[in-house]
Amino acid sequence: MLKLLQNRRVAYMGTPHNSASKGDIAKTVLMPGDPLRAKFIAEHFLEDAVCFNRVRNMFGYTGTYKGKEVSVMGSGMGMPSMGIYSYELFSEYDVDRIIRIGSAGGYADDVHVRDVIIAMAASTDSNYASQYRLGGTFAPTADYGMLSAAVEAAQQKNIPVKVGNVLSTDVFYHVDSEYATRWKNMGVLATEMECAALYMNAAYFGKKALGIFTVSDHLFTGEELSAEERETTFTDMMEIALAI
Ligand SMILES: O=P(O)(O)O[C@H]1O[C@H](CO)[C@@H](O)[C@H]1O
Ligand SMILES: O=c1cc[nH]c(=O)[nH]1
Repeated sequence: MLKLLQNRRVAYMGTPHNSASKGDIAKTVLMPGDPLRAKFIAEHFLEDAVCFNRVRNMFGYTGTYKGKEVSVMGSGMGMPSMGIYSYELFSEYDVDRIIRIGSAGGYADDVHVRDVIIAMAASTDSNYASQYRLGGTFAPTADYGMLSAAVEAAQQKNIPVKVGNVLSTDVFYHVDSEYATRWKNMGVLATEMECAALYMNAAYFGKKALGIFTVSDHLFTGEELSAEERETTFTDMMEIALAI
């Protein structure tokens, strides 16, 4: 049974977007874009899950998985939303690792719906990196230790995965019909909308992050999963994320 944290005597009052108190959130947080997927994971994969946030319905829960404390919280859609929530988790809640678990649209010819992709890097058309005033192009990358642990966990579970570059885009409905083709031609496996901001926040704070994706549709072949399947059928990806 999920319980809302209430009447806790704490000094720390949370952020404008997260009502959790320090200590309510585990060192490792799984972040799907959809807060209802966070609820689904808490209800189906975690033990003794407690809800720590309902602000804006961006549900967050802390429970245990095989005896280890883990949290799961929605990030919302797009880099500004992921930017806010992951920034606060790293800076205000002492979170060390965030694993984004999301859906992605396939680009590559050998990618199909339900495939699992691990993002070694997240290319982006977002302006998010400009805040760092680097004077160059920052390459948002996964934490190597988490990446290799995810690949190992997938091998042990006999789950095939593809590891490579994804595109984190600001635009879901591109009006430029050649947009996806240009990224595909650069070897990008799939597209999603948050991973680059997560990798940049992790880099900025010296923390760790990884993006794992289930392909929900394919931009070139037209294959796709229903909205309900997108919410509930990502077991392989979750098992890899929970294993690391
Ligand atoms: O399934 P999630 O994690 O929300 O991820 C993908 O789905 C949303 C678009 O439909 C974007 O958030 C994109 O990144
Ligand atoms: O961001 C996303 C997610 C799934 N499918 C897409 O085409 N884009």
